[in-house]
Order: sequence, then structure tokens, then C-alpha cells
Amino acid sequence: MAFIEFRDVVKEYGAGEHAIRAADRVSFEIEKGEFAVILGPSGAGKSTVLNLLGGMDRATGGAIRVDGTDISRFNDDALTSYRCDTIGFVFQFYNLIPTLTACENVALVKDIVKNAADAGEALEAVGLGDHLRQFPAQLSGGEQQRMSIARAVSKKPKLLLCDEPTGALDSETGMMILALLQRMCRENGQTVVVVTHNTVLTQIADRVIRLKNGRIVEQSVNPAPMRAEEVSW
Ligand SMILES: Nc1ncnc2c1ncn2[C@@H]1O[C@H](COP(=O)(O)OP(=O)(O)OP(=O)(O)O)[C@@H](O)[C@H]1O
Repeated sequence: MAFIEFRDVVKEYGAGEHAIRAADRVSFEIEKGEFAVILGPSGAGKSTVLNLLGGMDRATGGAIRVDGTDISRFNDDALTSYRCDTIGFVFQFYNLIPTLTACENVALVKDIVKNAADAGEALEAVGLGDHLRQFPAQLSGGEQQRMSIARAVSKKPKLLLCDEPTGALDSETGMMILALLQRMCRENGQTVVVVTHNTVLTQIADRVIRLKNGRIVEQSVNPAPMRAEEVSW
């Protein structure tokens, strides 16, 4: 059994004739330790799939199994535990706390999980070792994005979900972040799922899933993914 299994997953927003079907019988599998990329045009349903996988939203139909359990049957308490214990999330819009420093923003994770990585080390790993005491507003957009990645990574989640993690980054910094994510898969057996418009990521992904109009239009497994250090855009 794969680590992640989507079976005929449907997600509708709204009801009746105004309902929008953002995910339309979506089925795919992702193995443990894979670096998977979900691609597709704007409105294709990528964030919808990521939110369902992260337990932040509930499917209208179908089954979502993660690590052997059908999370679509979870009640609210079980879903909260799943988000706390299993998932790390890098949001498109960072969601940093403006009144806390970089170090404090990352250290917050220690309130949720026992074995979180040291906040300073996590910030060092994303190239922000010299910015520990700065507030989000004192950092650039790309630095804020890296702060949010450090926060998610420091949680050492079994499953890391990233919505456009390189969107605000230049090629060199983006490559450094992708290398970090790839190492999490290769060295720690963590599973990483990235939603992106950046097709360069297909070269380093173990698995590529393409969505359009809420449907899967293509799925492929990359027989020889490149190392993140080898790509640029
Ligand atoms: N909370 C919501 N309420 C109503 N409709 C929604 C909601 N969230 C998403 N949608 C709709 O569902 C469809 C898929 O949206 P989604 O955000 O998943 O696309 P996406 O592929 O992530 O797009 P983008 O690349 O622009 O972020 C869109 O038509 C969107 O308008």
C-alpha cells in the first residue's frame, strides 16, 4: 500500500447549481520518501488537493489514505491530531506572526511537537542564520518565505506539503531550498509534496502529477530525477 492514496476524491465548494467542483474524481498514489510535484494552470485544483491531503479541508466524496489510515473518515479531533503530528505545511502566503522574531516564529513549533529541530539550526539550513532576531517586516519576501519553510521543516513532519515554496525566490536560493527538501526525502525518508507552476521542478521530482479543471490529466514517475543542485531557472 502506498504512503498516500487518493481514490476518486471529489471536492465541491458551494451547493446546487452554483457548486464548483474543484477536485473531480482525483486518484493518485505517492510512495513514502518521494518528492512529488503537482502541476497545473491557475484554478486547476492544486491547492484544493493539498488542503485535503493536509486535513485542512474535507472531501465531498472519495477516500484519502495516509500512512494506512483513511483521513477522510476522521472526526475533528482526529483531524487536529493528524495535522499536528503528521503534517508540515508551507503556505503560499507564509502566515508568519509579525510580532515574533524569525527565531521565535520557528520555535513556536516546539509547542506542538516534542522533537522539533532547533530553531536556529532550521533557519541556518535555509540561509537565514544571520537573521534570527529580525521580525518578518524587516525581511524581504523571499526571506519570509524561507522563514516559513524553516518553521515547517523544523517540525520534522512525516509529510511536508508546500504550496509554491520557491515562488518568491531567485534561482540560486530556490535551488538551495529544493536541495533541502530533496535531502529530507533521501536522507530521512520524509515525503514531500510540492504544488507549483515552476516546470523546472519536474526534473528533480520522483513523481509528477498534472491537474487541469479539477482532473488529473497526466501522472508519471521519473526514472532518473536530477539533483536539485543541478537545476536553475
Ligand atoms: N473556498 C473556496 N470556495 C469556493 N471556491 C473555491 C474555494 N477554494 C477554491 N475554489 C475554487 O476551486 C477551484 C480550484 O482552486 P484551487 O485554489 O485549488 O486552484 P489552484 O490550482 O491551486 O490555483 P492557483 O494556481 O491559482 O493557486 C477554482 O475555481 C477556485 O475558484
